[in-house]
Amino acid sequence: MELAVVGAGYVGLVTSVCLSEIGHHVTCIELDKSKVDKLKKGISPIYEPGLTELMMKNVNLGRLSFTTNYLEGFKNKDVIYIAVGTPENEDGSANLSYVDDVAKIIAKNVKRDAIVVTKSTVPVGTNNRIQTIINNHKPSYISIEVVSNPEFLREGSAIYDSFHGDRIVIGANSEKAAKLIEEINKPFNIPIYITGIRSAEMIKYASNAFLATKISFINEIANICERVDADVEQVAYGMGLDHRIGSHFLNAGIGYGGSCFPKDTKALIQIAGNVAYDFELLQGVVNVNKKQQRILLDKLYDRFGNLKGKKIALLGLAFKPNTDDMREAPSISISSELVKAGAIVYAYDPIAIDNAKQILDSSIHFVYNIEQAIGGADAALILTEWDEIKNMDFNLINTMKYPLLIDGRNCIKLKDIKPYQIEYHSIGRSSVKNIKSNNSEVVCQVGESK
Ligand SMILES: NC(=O)C1=CN([C@@H]2O[C@H](COP(=O)(O)OP(=O)(O)OC[C@H]3O[C@@H](n4cnc5c(N)ncnc54)[C@H](O)[C@@H]3O)[C@@H](O)[C@H]2O)C=CC1
Ligand SMILES: O=C(O)[C@H]1O[C@H](OP(=O)(O)OP(=O)(O)OC[C@H]2O[C@@H](n3ccc(=O)[nH]c3=O)[C@H](O)[C@@H]2O)[C@H](O)[C@@H](O)[C@@H]1O
Repeated sequence: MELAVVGAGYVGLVTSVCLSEIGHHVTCIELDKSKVDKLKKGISPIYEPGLTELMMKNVNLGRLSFTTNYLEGFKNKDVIYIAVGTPENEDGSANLSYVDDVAKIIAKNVKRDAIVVTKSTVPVGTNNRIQTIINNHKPSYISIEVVSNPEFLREGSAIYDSFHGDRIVIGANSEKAAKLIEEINKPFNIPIYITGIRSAEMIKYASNAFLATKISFINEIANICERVDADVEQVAYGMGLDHRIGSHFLNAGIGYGGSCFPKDTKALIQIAGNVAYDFELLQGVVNVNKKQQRILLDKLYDRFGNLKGKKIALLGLAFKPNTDDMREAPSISISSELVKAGAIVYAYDPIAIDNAKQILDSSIHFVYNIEQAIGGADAALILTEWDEIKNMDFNLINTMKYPLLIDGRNCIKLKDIKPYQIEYHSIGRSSVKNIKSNNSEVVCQVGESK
């Protein structure tokens, strides 16, 4: 089928590439000329494993192209996807200005009947609003129907998720429109669930809110585990054996970040508030997450009292591994607090370093390997569990001024760290203190560990 996708961000670009991979002809339209220039040269503006290769394959097969021109992009298209951002307003609600703009642009530039599919995450009622905007601006002889098709991919595994997702949700007002979108998606071979438009919009927010709830829940359990000498990994594993609970999204750490959980949880609280419903549980999830992002700082203050002049190494800056995305990454609040406290901050990330430089404090020393980050440091904090970081050579710890490693992602196994001269803390697990004192005695304390 002939498809257009508006927006070449994490969702728009991945959607364009994957829809072309299953045989459709896709034109991806992006406002930002510098992104389109890169894409035309075969360079992806985002880091996403496997994306560039699949993109180039489909460009070379003549199934995928990029433009900044709407008239060209919409020409002869049966379906137009909206994949622009819906960032957070100051009050936590979703900013719909980009979506509204695209609705008007579609109405003014289409030359034939089409289906408009909303991939962007939008509050309940927004697809109706898009339909109204389009109806008010399109020529009367053209017919356009809006369909909701929320996206569930994760950054860092977006291509894999697009081909192995658990479900595709299609919310439509007419059976004809629903069937057309179902037809487009059939080659993905993923279960398709057709619903009403409002339910589809709600499924997206409820899913993200539920996953965020699991994370805040296990983080609180981890905090209690630390106090009662239990091990959160063992607890999460034991909980996850119950299929009603499930083992996913029970990794304790420094809280969720990213472009979606933080904004979508707050937007759902607003959606509830708009109908005079106080979503107390979700507000708790948001509050716990905010507190959890501070937990490594609390551990540092407990250890040093004062951080002035201490050299602190940050290992990993992106909000999760395998992405260059820094949006709402815990590293933002943690580094800012460290700088305020007078610490000398060294930061390393294998991929997100350039994006990090744009947004983190300019006094931070950005370095290009783990060695440079931790050499001479008073403490090192693991903020993102990149493979390179969790598999680091622990002998490097010897180059630190004091061998204090605080793992905010529980990504190092306690048994692997035990043989080293180190003081190691993590989240909801026992600490390892294995430091040679001056008279060469080894102090080794390991609690209930695996
Ligand atoms: N990032 C993710 O992993 C996921 C995001 N979503 C949702 O998908 C939507 C998009 O998110 P991202 O891709 O992360 O955003 P993004 O910010 O990475 O990309 C949005 C792109 O749209 C472009 N754009 C804005 N207005 C435009 C216009 N009028 N014409 C053409 N292009 C325009 C921007 O320049 C930008 O490149 C959001 O609603 C988000 O909540 C849903 C699932 C996963
Ligand atoms: O709407 C969205 O944008 C997307 O949001 C999340 O995807 P994403 O934010 O890319 O990444 P996740 O793997 O979900 O991780 C989000 C955050 O939670 C944290 N997390 C995740 C899992 C866990 O057990 N513990 C935990 O702290 C991660 O470190 C990360 O900071 C959802 O998983 C996707 O289904 C959804 O499409």
